Amino acid sequence: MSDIVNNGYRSDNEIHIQMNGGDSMDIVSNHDDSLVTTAKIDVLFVNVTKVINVPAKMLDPNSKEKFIQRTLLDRVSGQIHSGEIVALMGPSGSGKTTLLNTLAGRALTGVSGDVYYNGIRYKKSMKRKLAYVLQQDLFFESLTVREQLTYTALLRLPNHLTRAQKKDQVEKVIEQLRIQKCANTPIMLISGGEKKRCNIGTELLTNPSLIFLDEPTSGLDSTSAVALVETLRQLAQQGKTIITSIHQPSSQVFQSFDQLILLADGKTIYMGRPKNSLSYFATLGYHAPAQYNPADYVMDLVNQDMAVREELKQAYVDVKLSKYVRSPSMDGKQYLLEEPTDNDVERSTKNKDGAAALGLTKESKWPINMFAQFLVLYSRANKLTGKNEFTLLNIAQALSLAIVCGLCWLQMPFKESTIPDRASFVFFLMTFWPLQTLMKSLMSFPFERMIINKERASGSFRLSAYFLAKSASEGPLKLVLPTAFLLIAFWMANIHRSFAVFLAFLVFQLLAILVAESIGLFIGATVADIRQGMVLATVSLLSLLLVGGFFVKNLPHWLGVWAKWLSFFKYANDGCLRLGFSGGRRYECVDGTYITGCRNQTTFTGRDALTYLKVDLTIAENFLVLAGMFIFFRILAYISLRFIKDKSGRT
Ligand SMILES: Nc1ncnc2c1ncn2[C@@H]1O[C@H](COP(=O)(O)OP(=O)(O)OP(=O)(O)O)[C@@H](O)[C@H]1O
Repeated sequence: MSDIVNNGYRSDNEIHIQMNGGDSMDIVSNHDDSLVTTAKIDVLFVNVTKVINVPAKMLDPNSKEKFIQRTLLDRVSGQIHSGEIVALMGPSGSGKTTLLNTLAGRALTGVSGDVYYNGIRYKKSMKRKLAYVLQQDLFFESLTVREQLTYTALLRLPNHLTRAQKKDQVEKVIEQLRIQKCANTPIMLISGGEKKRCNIGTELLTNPSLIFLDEPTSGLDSTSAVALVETLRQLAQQGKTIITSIHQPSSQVFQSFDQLILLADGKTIYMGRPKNSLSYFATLGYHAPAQYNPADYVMDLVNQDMAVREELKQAYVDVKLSKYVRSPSMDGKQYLLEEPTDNDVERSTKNKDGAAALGLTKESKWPINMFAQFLVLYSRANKLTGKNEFTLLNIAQALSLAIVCGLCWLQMPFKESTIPDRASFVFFLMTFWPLQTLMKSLMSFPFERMIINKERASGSFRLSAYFLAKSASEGPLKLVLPTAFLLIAFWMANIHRSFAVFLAFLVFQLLAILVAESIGLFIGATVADIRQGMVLATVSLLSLLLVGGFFVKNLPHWLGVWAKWLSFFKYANDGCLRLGFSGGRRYECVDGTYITGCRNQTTFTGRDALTYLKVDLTIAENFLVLAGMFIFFRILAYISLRFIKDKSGRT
């Protein structure tokens, strides 16, 4: 038992007892067994093939066809036992990631063949036993390592664990991956190796049994790579099954794998112990020079000319079927691991213990309920927005611009001559913040979306919980700086003497910002390419400004009669103009340039100014339309996020 207490994982015996013994089972169930036991998973895959339809023009610009079929994996078979680390190697584009995805039950379109975990075909309920460490370390980088792990633990560990237990698990993972030193450092400041550990740590929190890693050592120096593989080895020793693609391992790393699957053009060309690979290729007549890193030699071999590659592909099939034996001593088959036979499949599918070890229960689809998801995501979004919004730079920008603005429109007298300046103040206010917010949300959202997709791929939370939390938390925080801005500029410019009007002004400014943010989110969620998004945003924003009648006072009738109603700038602007000229104040006439009545009277009312400025709707109407637009674009953004697939197009 001390073992469990010390490192959080049970020994093999205890797992066995847990599966078969009555009393021990009770003992285990009193504990939080999902975190302390590692269900052992053997993976068996038979004739895994993946064919996709590629737009013909992608392969041959002159093709008359619409699509051409491309085989990314061709009858790949193998067996991986729990506690093993298996390396997938092969030239770039050989299908490593595709195989990894297929074995992990991801991107299954066009896949045929069978994959079994302990004799059971992949089911969604197995998701929580698996972890997938993506090649890219995708995080909200302003969070610290500990924050990142804590939020993930709160989201992904099941409801029945207390907050303290979840935090405990975070500390265990930090210790296990030896990232204590950088635990409180923002992720953007930690090294590549630490980032990779943090990435792996995020996936280890749920104590998965089967871990897939896509090129975990890429970008790491050899010492960090060795250290990382050492960590993987320790995980494997706990009974976890580890499958990793890898590009150019050092000799030491290469030798440390239990199994090597070498692919070329989606076909297996070697499957066996890494240490036997050179002997195998020697039986085919390819001898590695002495002192050569075997991994480099193997990769050089498959990267050689096409003829050699074709020969190696064919040789694997022939050797496997014993059709290729140069001499008894040169029989390559002895170096290959057996591919699973029908008997193996049958044995594994009939093994009830294997299925029981998977511990699949009828758990709910989500680890925690929607409200709990909302609360965690709300807290995370709050923290992120706080960190991203309240930077010294942003605060300095808001305050200095407010002062410049206040100085430019300084203490405008309530006179006829200030009507255009009052209108331009409102215009500036109602365009600057919304434009800035829209561009920011447009730029940041596609990246955020990648992180959310990654988190959701592991079944962490509902999209609706994320979206509600994001909307609820970001709204108020994003409004703090514009409020500070208005607080300074409004009074310096002498827009109105009433505090109530100031507050109403603020509401319009904030609503305009929220509408703009929603449009930014909508474009960001709809358009895959950020450059297209920028073009779309620029065109739509400038069009909305133009048709809003801010620059062209006499729009062609056929255009002006309807298009101006689309412009959210117009509603924000008109609402604020009405507020600015509200109240019973009388303004001083100057020369009647703007107010015709001023040619024969000395004062005029706010209503006269509004007539001159052609303000259409009432304050309440402008408010309602803006609020409606906010809701409309938020819903559109959600729908886009939900239904428009990320077109990164990976297999
Ligand atoms: N959606 C897709 N459309 C067209 N081709 C695709 C698509 N997805 C993957 N491929 C192709 O499938 C092949 C295998 O891709 P995969 O990512 O599995 O290779 P890999 O061995 O992991 O490569 P790398 O080492 O460069 O990451 C590549 O040639 C890739 O271009």
